[in-house]
Amino acid sequence: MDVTRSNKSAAVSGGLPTSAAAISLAGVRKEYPDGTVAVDELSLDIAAGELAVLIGPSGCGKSTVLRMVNRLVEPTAGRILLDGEDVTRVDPVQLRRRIGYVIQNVGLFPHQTISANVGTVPRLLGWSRARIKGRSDELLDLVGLDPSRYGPRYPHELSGGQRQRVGVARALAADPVVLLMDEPFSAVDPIARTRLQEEFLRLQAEVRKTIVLVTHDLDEAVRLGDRIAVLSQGGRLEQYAAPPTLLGEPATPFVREFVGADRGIRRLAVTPVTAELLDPLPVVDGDAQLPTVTLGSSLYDALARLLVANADQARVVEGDRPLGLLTRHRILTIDYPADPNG
Ligand SMILES: Nc1ncnc2c1ncn2[C@@H]1O[C@H](COP(=O)(O)OP(=O)(O)OP(=O)(O)O)[C@@H](O)[C@H]1O
Repeated sequence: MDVTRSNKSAAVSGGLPTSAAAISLAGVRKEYPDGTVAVDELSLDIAAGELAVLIGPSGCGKSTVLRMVNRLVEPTAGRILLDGEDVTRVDPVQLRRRIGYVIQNVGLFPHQTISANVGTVPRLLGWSRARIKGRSDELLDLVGLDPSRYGPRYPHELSGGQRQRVGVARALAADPVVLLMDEPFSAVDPIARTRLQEEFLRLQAEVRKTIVLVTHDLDEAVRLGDRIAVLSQGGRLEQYAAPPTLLGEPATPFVREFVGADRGIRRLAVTPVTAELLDPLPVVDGDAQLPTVTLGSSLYDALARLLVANADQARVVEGDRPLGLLTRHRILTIDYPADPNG
């Protein structure tokens, strides 16, 4: 767990030209024809370039929310706006070309090469062959797959994690303004999943899309989300907040139970080492044995360092410059904002 909010917000956009749209859901409700209310009175604002996570128990309407954004499902009431434009007024086919959609197990076309899979939407948009090839190579590179090696292969010749990356590359191909991701990493084993999540954060720092990601996995939500929406049965929004707030100040008993007893550990993972937490260095900084921690890394990583080194304090540095000492005691007694639910 080495990714803190401060790393993420410091990410700079660069490389590919990119575009992103704000999403606004206002009073959205979905009642299926059999009377099931999947989503009720849901209002959420997601800023352009922000990654919002939807999380909650099975059947609480997460996938329905995603599918209403790209009009695979029509809302019964309420409005969904992309950069202020009501999605129900946009032709669904046009709309879906502006919205990337990544699902579990990806759904790559088995009889098409990886390059052809990535080029699906650009082909539909009538791009020239050369432009499609260039874009496909660029995106495969971006998701960490060598285009000359993997481009000519077929999906069954790739690992599950590699296929998942192709799914992300394909969703980004026509530079969509929004990326919808429904449990994109859940089909891969935990180690590959952690690596994919890290790569995905790097990718997002580069492309800065507006992303709505559905997951069951709270650690994934905390690690990836700028903000997390916790939904309960019937698609009711319990809380929508940045991870440290969600973990530190659960707004309802439901959220409190959902984030669980180990939220203290999770909070360490989203709290950076800052200068205020440090004790001064001794005048003679002779103890080169102490473990070193970089300013801005997570308290979780700092504690892990201390435990591995069996040390009570670490030297905190910024670049080469030593700044102070961080003690184990300070990490364990960190003063979070008051929790209204005790
Ligand atoms: N086409 C449909 N007709 C009737 N009910 C449906 C339909 N699609 C989904 N539902 C119901 O709507 C509710 C929300 O389903 P949805 O798939 O959005 O939940 P979810 O939170 O994504 O679930 P999971 O985490 O299990 O994927 C569930 O009760 C589901 O059974």
